[in-house]
Amino acid sequence: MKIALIAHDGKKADMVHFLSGYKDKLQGNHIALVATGTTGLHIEKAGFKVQKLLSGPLGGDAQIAALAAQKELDLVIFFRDPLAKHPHEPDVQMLMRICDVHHIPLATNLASAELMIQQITTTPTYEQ
Ligand SMILES: O=C(CO)COP(=O)(O)O
Repeated sequence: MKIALIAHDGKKADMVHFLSGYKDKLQGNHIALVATGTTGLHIEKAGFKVQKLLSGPLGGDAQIAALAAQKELDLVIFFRDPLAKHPHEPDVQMLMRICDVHHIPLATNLASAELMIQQITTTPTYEQ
């Protein structure tokens, strides 16, 4: 199972805090984490093993979308900052669209991420 993690700058602390609550479950061998570049750095510093792609504005969102299109992702957690402008907004929209096209679960805020991660980490197939 592979989970993609992305957070806009105003939400990176929220992402690290969120993941810290699931550290035990997320560090199992059957769950791989992949993230956009700067989000990945923050996650790594918090002690997680994570594959880092390009930074979002440099194509990281597009790389995550490509993984989703290839059905290589089981969940995308994307903490968007709805109060900030982003030069790569078309990439953000494209990523969300691709998730919808391919029926990839997409959590764009803390409340939905909590629900989805609890579900996915307690699904018997994925339990350690
Ligand atoms: O910009 C992002 C999402 O749109 C996230 O990119 P970074 O993780 O590199 O900051």
